[in-house]
Amino acid sequence: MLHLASRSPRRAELLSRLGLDFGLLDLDVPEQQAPGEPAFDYVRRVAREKAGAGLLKVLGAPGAVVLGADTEVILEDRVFGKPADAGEAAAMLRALSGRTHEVLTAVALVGAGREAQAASLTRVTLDALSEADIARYLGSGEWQGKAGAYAIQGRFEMHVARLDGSYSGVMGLPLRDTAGLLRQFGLLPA
Ligand SMILES: Cc1cn([C@H]2C[C@H](O)[C@@H](COP(=O)(O)OP(=O)(O)OP(=O)(O)O)O2)c(=O)[nH]c1=O
Repeated sequence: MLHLASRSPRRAELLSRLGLDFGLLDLDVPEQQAPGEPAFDYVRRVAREKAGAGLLKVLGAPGAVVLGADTEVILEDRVFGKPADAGEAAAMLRALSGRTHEVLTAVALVGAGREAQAASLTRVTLDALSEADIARYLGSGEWQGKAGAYAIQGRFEMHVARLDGSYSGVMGLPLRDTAGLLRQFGLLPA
């Protein structure tokens, strides 16, 4: 049985598009980048920790497989996770305005004695955002709980000039990479 270790409704919605049955595990894994830890290592580690924590919850169940994922927005050497408040969200949006950043999503699939990982990198270029654009977007509340303080699947897409990579990866679960992992575990036909 497949389980999704995530509180994100987007991840559940995306995973359901692959046509599999799965259960949901509610977990709270701390997300804290270690000093000097490269962004790529950090995102992969957190995805693995989410899946691993989920597996601990279902270890009794034979054949249990758990999927965890983590998404961060990377601007040069800065990593933007979920903003704590509107002030932090505004600062992230100002930094991202008119520039190209990367959205990195790592996915981990773990079962008893088995583990596989994938990572998806998408380059996103934003139009220049005015202070009025930012204020209006903050007022929508859509930034809450989103890495980099925006959700491409909502009204923010009007500011996206270019996307090179995986749209579902930006939303939190890259479907092509996820399907590849599920095939490795025999959960999707090869
Ligand atoms: C950039 C971007 C991020 N996001 C979301 C995806 C993730 O849910 C979130 C990043 O936070 P994550 O820590 O990756 O995930 P989460 O805390 O929401 O869920 P969980 O750990 O329980 O699985 O940002 C969007 O929905 N749209 C976007 O355009």
